[in-house]
Amino acid sequence: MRKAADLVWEEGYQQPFIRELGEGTLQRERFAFYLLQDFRYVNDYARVHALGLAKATDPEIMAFMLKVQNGALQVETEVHRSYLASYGITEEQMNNVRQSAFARAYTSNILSIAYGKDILDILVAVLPCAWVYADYGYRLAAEFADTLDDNPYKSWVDMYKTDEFWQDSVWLLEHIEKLVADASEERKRELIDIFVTGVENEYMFWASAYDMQYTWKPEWNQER
Ligand SMILES: Cc1ncc(CN)c(N)n1
Repeated sequence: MRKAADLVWEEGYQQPFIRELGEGTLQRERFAFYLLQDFRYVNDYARVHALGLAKATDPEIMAFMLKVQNGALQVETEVHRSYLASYGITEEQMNNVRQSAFARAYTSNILSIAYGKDILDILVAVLPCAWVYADYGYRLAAEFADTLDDNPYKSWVDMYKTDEFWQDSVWLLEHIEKLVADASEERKRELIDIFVTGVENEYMFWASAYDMQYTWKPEWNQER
């Protein structure tokens, strides 16, 4: 699965948003755009886990879904709140943000999987969210270790480089591997497609935030 996504995974780490975040040179407006979209995303990400919990029969999977849901709502969004408050953005603005086309594409995709598909599809759909962030978080922390203390985005990197985020990916991988052991080749291909689409969506989420892009063409970008 990881191999199938390798090209976009590596390009994702090299894209301007991530490079400048690591260097600490990313324009605040771009980061705020990203955080506002991501605040909304993380709420829906918690909803996906709630739906996963409702569909799971294995108590271990249920407990994991509950844990991630709580972490998203209570820990992850605290970093968003703290940055956005320091930029003078109110809670009301955070709750009423206009969703970008790219954020909507990603969110709609994982929500439709959560509503319509099996628990295995849901686990695969959330894997890029956990794994890409943990991987980039670790790599950024290592690559920019010498300058991170002076980087305004240090708290963001610190959150995703944690062992806990990494362990969530390990947990997902182990459980997915067990569940796919007897799957047909066709089913495996379906799951790989869900995974690679997720990694592509992660890429576009950052790329569109870097361009502060709400919609496909700038001339369509009217107030709504
Ligand atoms: C778009 C996106 N993907 C993943 C994560 C990490 N939970 C996030 N905060 N935002």
